[in-house]
Amino acid sequence: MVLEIPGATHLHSGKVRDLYEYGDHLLMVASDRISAYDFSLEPGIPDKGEILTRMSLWWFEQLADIVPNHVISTDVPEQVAGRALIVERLDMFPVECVVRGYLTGSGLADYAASGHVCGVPLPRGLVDGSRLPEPIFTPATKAEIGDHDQNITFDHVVDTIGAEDAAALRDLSIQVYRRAEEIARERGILLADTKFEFGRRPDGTIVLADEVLTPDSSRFWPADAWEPGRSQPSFDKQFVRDWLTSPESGWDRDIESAPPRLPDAIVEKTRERYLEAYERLTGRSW
Ligand SMILES: CCOC(=O)Cn1cc(-c2ncnc(N)c2C#N)cn1
Repeated sequence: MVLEIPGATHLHSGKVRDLYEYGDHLLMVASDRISAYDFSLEPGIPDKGEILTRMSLWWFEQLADIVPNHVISTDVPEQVAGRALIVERLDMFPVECVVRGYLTGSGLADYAASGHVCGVPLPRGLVDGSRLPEPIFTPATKAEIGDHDQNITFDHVVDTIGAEDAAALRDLSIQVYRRAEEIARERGILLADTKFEFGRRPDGTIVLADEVLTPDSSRFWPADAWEPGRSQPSFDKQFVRDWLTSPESGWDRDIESAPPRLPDAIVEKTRERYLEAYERLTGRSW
């Protein structure tokens, strides 16, 4: 929802976040909206925007020794207190830097069709949820509103931004993923895959931007429920998915109609999952 925020000019809205110009900087606002099956659902999940903003901030702190980030301040307008960040305006690379440690989703589909993901060959016999021998860089181009990102090869990234920057983004993405996956795994959460966005400062420094390592930019799986060979339960969205695909919701996913409003009980259980992910990862109580 585009808010009237003093000093801020709306730039761009995603499914669950909004970006504003804010003086020389940008204001990145996380809403309470939740998205599933490519729909923005109603109602929002209370505190989701704040929980994921705090989670992103915590990850930026954990990663500051290996990559600079775009966060300037949390001193944001009171209408968006706690769920927005003032960030440095960067020259963004037009590449969604996806890293996968496990095979699922569009990666699994590409693998099933070709034995490769984004041109990267994988061993035979992998199934949904298989852990990959090594994390792989599987870039994508930003899709138009409402469309899926398009998986591309590393060579396509080279053609787009040059070999040096393409290698730098790949290496940095994998390094950051490895660090985050280890931290999450120690806390019982499998970071199956994640999407980074990077920008460049005028001095050429590559900076980690956007949100990082939240359940909106990543697949979070509860480690104790991991079982390759079937789809894994989502740490945060499984209650929503199960209800939407149950007879109780009356929703038929195939006719592409908007899903019904979520019942209060599903909203509350989902809020508790976001809180649990935040507290387990950061060790901080809400
Ligand atoms: C509405 C949600 O979509 C986005 O925020 C994607 N996006 C990010 C930028 C960006 N542009 C310059 N500098 C930055 N630091 C950033 C960041 N983050 C533009 N679009």
